[in-house]
Amino acid sequence: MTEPVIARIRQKNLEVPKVLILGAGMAGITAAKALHDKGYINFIILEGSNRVGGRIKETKVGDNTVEVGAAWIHAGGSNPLHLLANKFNLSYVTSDYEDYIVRDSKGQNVTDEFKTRYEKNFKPALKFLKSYAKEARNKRKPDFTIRSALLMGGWHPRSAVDDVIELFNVDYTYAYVPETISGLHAYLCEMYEEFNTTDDLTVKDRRGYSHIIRSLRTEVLKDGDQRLRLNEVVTDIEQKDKRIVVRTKDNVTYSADYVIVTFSIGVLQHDDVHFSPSLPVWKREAINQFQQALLMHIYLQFAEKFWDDHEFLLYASEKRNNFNVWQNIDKTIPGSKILQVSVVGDEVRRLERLNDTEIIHVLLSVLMVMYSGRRIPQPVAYSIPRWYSDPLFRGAYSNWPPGYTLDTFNGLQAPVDKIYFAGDYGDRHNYGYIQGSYLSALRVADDIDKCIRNHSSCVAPFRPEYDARGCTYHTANNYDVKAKDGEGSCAFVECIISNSASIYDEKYIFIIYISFELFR
Ligand SMILES: Cc1cc2nc3c(=O)[nH]c(=O)nc-3n(C[C@H](O)[C@H](O)[C@H](O)COP(=O)(O)OP(=O)(O)OC[C@H]3O[C@@H](n4cnc5c(N)ncnc54)[C@H](O)[C@@H]3O)c2cc1C
Repeated sequence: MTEPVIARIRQKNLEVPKVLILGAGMAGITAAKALHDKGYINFIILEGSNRVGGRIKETKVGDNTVEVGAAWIHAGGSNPLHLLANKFNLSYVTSDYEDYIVRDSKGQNVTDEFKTRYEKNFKPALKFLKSYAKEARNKRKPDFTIRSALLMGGWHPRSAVDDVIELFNVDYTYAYVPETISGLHAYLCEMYEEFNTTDDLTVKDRRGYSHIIRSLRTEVLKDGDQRLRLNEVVTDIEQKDKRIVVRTKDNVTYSADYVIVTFSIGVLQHDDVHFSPSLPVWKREAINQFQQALLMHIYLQFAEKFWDDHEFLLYASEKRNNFNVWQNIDKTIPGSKILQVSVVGDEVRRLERLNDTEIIHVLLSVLMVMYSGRRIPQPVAYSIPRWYSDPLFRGAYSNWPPGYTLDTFNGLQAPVDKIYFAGDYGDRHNYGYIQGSYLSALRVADDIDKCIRNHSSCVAPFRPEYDARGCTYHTANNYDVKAKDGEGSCAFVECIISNSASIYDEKYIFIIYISFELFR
C-alpha cells in the first residue's frame, strides 16, 4: 500500500518529504516506526538527552533494576502497550492494591479503621462520583472537581486516616489534590472500559521498562543509524518559506517539510523551545491550561528489612501529603530490601530543591515515626530522580484540570500548519499514560501520511469554537446577530461610553441646570 506512494514521488522526480521527529520517548520512537511502516525513510529524530526512552527510565539501586519514571502498565487487557509488552517479553506482575498496612503517627496499625472508613464512606462516594460524571456528561452539565463530587457523594474527610484514604485513591493516581482534577473527564475509568480490564501491571524486568522502546527502535533503526541523533537539544522551531527550520543548542539547523513535536506539556509550558512565529493563541491556551502532574519515585535500599511484609505501606500522617504511600519492592523483587516512596504534587517542588542528604534525612524521619521504637538505619543505596527540575521533562505526566473543555483538548491535538504534536496528552481516554503517547503518535503519523499522499486530505486548520461563534455584544468587532446569549466570545469591545448616552455630556448638564433653575 505504502511503497507506491514513495515510488510515485520518486518517479515524478519530486523530493521525498522530510519529517523531523523531536524527542525519542515512546511518542517519538512510535512515530518513527509508524512512518517507517508506511514506507517513509526520510526522517530524523532529534533527542536532547543521551538515550531513548524519555520518561520511561530504569536505574540500578544496588544490584537491582528499578523504574524511576513509569513503572506500571495501567490497564492490561487489549491495551496496545500491554500487547507490546507481551510481544517483547517484558516481565510484569499484577499489582495488588489490596495488600497494604496503614500506620499512624504513633506507629500504630490503623488498617482496620482505614478499611471500615473506605468501605462505608469512601467507596460509595467514589461510586457516586462515577455515576454523577456520567450523568453530567449526558446532560452536558459544566465541569466540576473530583473534590466537589466526593463531597456530594457524602465523603467528608476528618481524620489522618481519611486523608490517606484519599491520597491512596486520588492523589496517588493523578499526582495532585482532588480540587485540581476534572470530575467530568478524569474519573470515568474509560481507559479500563476501552481495554476491557481492571488490571494494573507492575513492571519487573531487569532490562527495564524502556526495553519496549529500545525494541521498537531496533525494528526501525539499527545501531549507528544517523537518523537518530542524541544530545541534540532543540531551542528553536521556525516556519520559513513553507519549510520548518529547527535549531539546536549547538546552533545546528535542520529543515523539514513536517515536524512532530513530542516534548512533554511541561516543556512546552516552560517556553524552553521558542516557536517563530509564536504559536497561535488557541494553541498556547490549550498547552498552558492543561496540567503537568509532579511525581517522584524515590528508592532506598537498606542492609536489613525492618518494614511490614505488605505491598503497600501507608502512613496516616497528621499532615496531608507527607510521604504517605510507600511500596515494598521486596514484593516484586524478592530479597532486594528496597523501599520506594511516591511523592506527589507541590511537595515535589519543595523536595527537588533539597540535596540528596537532606531528602534522605526527611524520609528517615518519616520512617522513624511510622516504625516508632525501631532503629532506622541509613540506606546503603538510593535513587532520587528529579523530573520537575529537568528542562527536558518538567514534570511527570499530563492531567485534565477542571473547566478544560473538549474543544480546547481538540486544539491541544491539532497541528499548527505542518507542525504536529504527539505525547501523553494526545488521547482522550488515555491521557497521562504511555499508551496515550503511543496512540497519539500513530494518529499523527497517519495524518502526515494522508497529507503527503493528497494535500486536500491534510488536517483542516483548527478554529476554536469560541472564535467561530462570534459575539453577542453589539460593539464587538466579531458581533454576530445569530449568536445566542451566553455563547461566543468577544474579540474586541469598544469601552467608550457613547456620546448620545452619557449623562456627563455637556448638553445634558446644561438641560439639568436650566430645569433646576426654572423650578427653584
Ligand atoms: C515518575 C513518573 C511515573 C510515571 N508513571 C507512569 C506509569 O506508571 N504508567 C504510565 O503509563 N505512565 C507513567 N508515567 C508517564 C509516562 O512515563 C509518560 O506519559 C510517557 O513516557 C511519555 O512519553 P512521550 O514520548 O510522550 O514523552 P517523553 O518520554 O517525555 O519523551 C519526550 C522526549 O523529548 C526529549 N526532549 C525534551 N525537550 C527536548 C528538547 N528541547 N530538545 C530535544 N529533545 C527534547 C526528552 O528528553 C524526551 O526523551 C510516569 C511518568 C513519570 C515521570
